Amino acid sequence: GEYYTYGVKTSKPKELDDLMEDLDVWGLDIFLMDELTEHRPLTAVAFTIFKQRDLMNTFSICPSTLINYLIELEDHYQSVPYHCKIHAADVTQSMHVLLNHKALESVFDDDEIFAAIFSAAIHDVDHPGLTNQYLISTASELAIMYNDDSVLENHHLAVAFKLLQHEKRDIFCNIPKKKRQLIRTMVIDMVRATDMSKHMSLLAELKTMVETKKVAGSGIIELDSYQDRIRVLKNMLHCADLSNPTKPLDIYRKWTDRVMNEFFLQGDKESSQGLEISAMCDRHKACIEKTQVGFIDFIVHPLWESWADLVHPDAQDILESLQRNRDWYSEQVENLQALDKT
Ligand SMILES: COc1ccc(-c2ccn(C[C@@H](O)CN3CCOCC3)n2)cc1OC1CCCC1
Repeated sequence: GEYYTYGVKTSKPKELDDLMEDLDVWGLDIFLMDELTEHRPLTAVAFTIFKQRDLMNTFSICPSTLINYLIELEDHYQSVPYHCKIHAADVTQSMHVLLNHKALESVFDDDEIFAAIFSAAIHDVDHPGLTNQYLISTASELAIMYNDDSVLENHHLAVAFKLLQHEKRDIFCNIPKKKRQLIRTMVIDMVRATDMSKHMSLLAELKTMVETKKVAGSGIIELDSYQDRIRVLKNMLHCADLSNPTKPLDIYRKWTDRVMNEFFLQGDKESSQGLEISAMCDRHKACIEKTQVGFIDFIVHPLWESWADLVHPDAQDILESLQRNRDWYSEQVENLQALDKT
């Protein structure tokens, strides 16, 4: 029929088969996924992960209902440079890989795995390419709606759950009411935790978990309360959301171009509205390489270092990739400084 094995059409079935071999590999080329799926990377990635993890059988989800929901969800990602459907597909695939860490083997149950993959898929839906701070300082409709509190994160959740309210798209329809409520609670907790204003407290919680980590003989982590389990899942999604600098350099650099593009477009808006241009949003003043080194040193590395401690030794290669990329951007800064001296 029209839909191919991965829930989407493709004119290059062989290449897509080959690419899907890397679905559980850190560094899968998600931009190639966007091309091979004719710009349905989120539907293809999420559908295939649901299939691989047998979630449609576990939760009695009919494949066409899942496809209908994923296509509608994907169509509600705006065509902004960074927070678009390719980012959602990237974070979903990254989450799928993190869930496969040896140290987390058989730690999470089906409800938690379903909630984690679903959260990644929906976590930025209908993102306008503007920051919470911008929406708040311009008294936008969204800021009024959510009283300046995690404005975007609350909006992404509301949009995602609203799309379920159609019988052809309700992937939760065969899940018992109590379980549906538990999954909804976990999804809300995880997506709200992607708000950068929560970063420092989330990292502090992760560090405490590392210090008090209980490990079975096998190296598998023991998590015996909802609070501990959701803490790990919230940090996992936050790590996946801030994983660009840990990916292969060519992929990371494409994300840097996109995020700077999105920030500069916001800066252009602020400038045309006579507002003060936000940090890192001024295309005439930003130093892209220097801000990436700062982003890694102050945000990304501290987070991934703690994550790597928690799941030691499973994330060592990810940490090494981050270090190499930090060194590359730092060299670019030195080269640019040398240029200034000529
Ligand atoms: C490749 O570079 C970046 C990649 C990602 C990010 C980045 C920042 C915050 N986030 C996470 C939010 O998007 C959280 N969202 C918000 C809206 O609600 C949902 C959850 N991601 C920043 C990056 O670079 C910085 C920006 C300029 C230099 C440093």
